[in-house]
Amino acid sequence: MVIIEVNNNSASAKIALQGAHIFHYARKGEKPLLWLSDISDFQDGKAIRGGVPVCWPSFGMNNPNLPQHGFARTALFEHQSTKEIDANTTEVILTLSYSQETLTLWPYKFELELKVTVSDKLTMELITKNIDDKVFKITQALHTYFPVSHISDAKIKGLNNKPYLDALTSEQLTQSGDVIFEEEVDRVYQEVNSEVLLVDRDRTIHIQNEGSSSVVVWNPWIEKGKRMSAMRDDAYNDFVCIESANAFEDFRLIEPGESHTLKATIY
Ligand SMILES: O=P(O)(O)OC[C@H]1O[C@H](O)[C@H](O)[C@@H](O)[C@@H]1O
Repeated sequence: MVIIEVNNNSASAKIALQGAHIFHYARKGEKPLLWLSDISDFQDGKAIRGGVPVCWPSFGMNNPNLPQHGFARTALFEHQSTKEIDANTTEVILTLSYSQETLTLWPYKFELELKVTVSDKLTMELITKNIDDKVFKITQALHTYFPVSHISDAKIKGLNNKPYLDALTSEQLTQSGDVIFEEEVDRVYQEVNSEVLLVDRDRTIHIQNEGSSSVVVWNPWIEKGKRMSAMRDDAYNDFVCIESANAFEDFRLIEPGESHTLKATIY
């Protein structure tokens, strides 16, 4: 698998061309900000378990005609450029264009770009351009896996009073207080227009999204954790996914010639 490595004065990162998949990011002298399964496959055609899978042009099974989370996370992107903005900042641009294969799965001409900026923050901009002559609909996510010291120590702040879809029961509910983890959690928070914080025992991670009002919070817990591919049975203790999304009712319609940017900044 082809991997791009970034190393500057403020941070390091590793990005696989397959899926434009960032699977490592750490500020100098600090623990990684992304979780990666220690038994993840780095095999062509299989999504890496951890880091930031790019779910596109469908989140989950939002488009039932596509594979779960769409096709981008296992597609081979092209490396357009790596630019040293300054000694602390590196910008990497990866792109994916329509092909005969994608047109068979999803009949639209598109250009997809992931712009990754590695500095004391990790910034990801997922830009969808419609180069077809008909409108298309996307749902998507930057499906970030964050490491936690232990799942029982993790708290998510910034979602209090937000409506959410409980994907396990299909109920529409309202969050009360911080999100904590005592069972399987698979929720699509809506109307999220401000920062979300992952508060752990010894650090707080900030997640800021633009072009998105949905945030997916997921931890598979014990039973689903055992069924997940490419992770250990007890790995659910070690991570939480907080996904910067355009999911379900937060889908985007993109007109011919138009584009949409989903941006997530984490630090
Ligand atoms: O196993 P994957 O296809 O990578 O999906 C992993 C998870 O992604 C999202 O968070 C969904 O909300 C979950 O329902 C799903 O289990």
